[in-house]
Amino acid sequence: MEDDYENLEEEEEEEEEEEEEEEEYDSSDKLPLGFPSSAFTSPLPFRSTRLNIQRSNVCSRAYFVVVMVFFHVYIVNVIALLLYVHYNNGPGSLVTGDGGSPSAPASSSSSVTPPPLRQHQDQDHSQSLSLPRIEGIRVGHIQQVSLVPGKTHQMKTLSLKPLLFEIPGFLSEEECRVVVQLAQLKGLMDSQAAGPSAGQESNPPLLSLSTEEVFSLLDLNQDGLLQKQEIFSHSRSRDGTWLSPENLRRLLTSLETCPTGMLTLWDFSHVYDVSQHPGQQGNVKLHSQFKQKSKHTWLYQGPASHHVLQSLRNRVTSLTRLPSVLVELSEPLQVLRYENGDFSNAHHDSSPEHLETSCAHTRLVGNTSALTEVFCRYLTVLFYLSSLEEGGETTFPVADNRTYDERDLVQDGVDLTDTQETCNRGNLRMKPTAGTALLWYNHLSDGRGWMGELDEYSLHGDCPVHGGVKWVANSWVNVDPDYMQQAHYQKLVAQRHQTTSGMEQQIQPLSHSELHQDL
Ligand SMILES: O=C(O)CCC(=O)C(=O)O
Ligand SMILES: [Fe+2]
Repeated sequence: MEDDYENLEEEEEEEEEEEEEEEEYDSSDKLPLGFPSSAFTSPLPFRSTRLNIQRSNVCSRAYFVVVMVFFHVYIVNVIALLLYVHYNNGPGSLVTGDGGSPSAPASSSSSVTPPPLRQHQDQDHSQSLSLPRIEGIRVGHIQQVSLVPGKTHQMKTLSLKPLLFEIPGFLSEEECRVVVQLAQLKGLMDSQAAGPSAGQESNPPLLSLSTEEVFSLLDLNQDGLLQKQEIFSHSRSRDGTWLSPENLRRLLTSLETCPTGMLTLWDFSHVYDVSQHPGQQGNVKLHSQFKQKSKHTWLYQGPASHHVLQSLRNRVTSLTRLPSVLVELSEPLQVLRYENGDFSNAHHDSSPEHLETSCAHTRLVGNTSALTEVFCRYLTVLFYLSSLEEGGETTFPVADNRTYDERDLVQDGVDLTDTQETCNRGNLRMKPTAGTALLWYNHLSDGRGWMGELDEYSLHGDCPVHGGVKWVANSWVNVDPDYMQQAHYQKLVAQRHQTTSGMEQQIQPLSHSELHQDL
């Protein structure tokens, strides 16, 4: 054993001597064979140079392998990220599903293509018809989109809540002029819900309703109880004849304190202020019943319509990357004209989904027992057809707010939905510039590729026009939040198309424009 210890000690001494020799060798600045020269070029003092040698000795091969593995993983990650960005935010020419080709001539994409529904009807909708969504990335992000052959447009993210984009030069000056002239030729009518503008006498009430009658009207399913969604379904109705903000606040506060989460007629009659009923103004100022003052008309965009209108619809398909059939079966183009002092209070273009409501565009296959028919508009593309120096901005009062609460819209006498009073307080305002388009999503995604809940942040309005005439057009894409309902509707349209295709060419397929009651 002692011998062993002695041997060990001797060996250690020898090793130390060798190391000292190495150190001397190193200090002579000559490179031993087999070591990379970089390990010896360190300007560090003697001691640290020696440490480099030891590390290189121990790690060189393993270190190299590890570095190479990390390097490859990094490269693969970068490539995957680039592919992801390309396919999700790529140019508008990347159309998924059965989307129409942007470069296709208007006439070729004008016929309604039956959607691939039959074979997928009983499957999860994520596997068949799905709704692509443009990524916003971040506010200020600019992406190139290809909408017409030989030209690219820039699309800028204006907000993430709602997902809102601006596309300058979407229409040429000439196209703006054509759309305005077509609207004039068709004739414009007063927009619904045209309320009294500031200083004007309000219309006398058509009916005076008792509290019981109001309760019964709000109680959509007639179960004798008011649920939260029943109250919300009327709170921002565009006709402005349901609940004032004050009554809405009272009802919601009462609901919160109510253990069942529902209001009985007794609860209701204690909080509902009949003096705040529209038309029963009393001494209380009505803040935000929906008011709008403008004129509008509808322009059909299908086969045999003006080529500018067809081209605009094709561009909307390319921009949104939605299946072309969805765009083709949507509402016609709505053109609006605002004169001096005209405006529109903040509103949502679409509606929340409820059991008691059904979408107007799928009414043919809809729930016949639904009491209320609502517009289901997945997204809005708004075209500015004229420029204004002052006033007439489109305002998004709560865009990119941290939180959204309906009750926060009306505070201390300030009603953010009242564009006549509070336009300059909106979070985001867009000045009308002829040719620019705005695109925003009125609904969130359901996470499975279909339309989800109403995006409350999509609240928007039109500030009063001061001088000049404002012309805009709305291109809405209608989608039923009930996937099967939308699928049935499209199947029905496709069947009609098949039965009529053997007949005279002049007979057009059934489309939403033929169903639209405003036409
Ligand atoms: O005119 C605007 O700027 C907005 C119009 C609008 O929101 C609408 O017509 O629904
Ligand atoms: Fe709107």
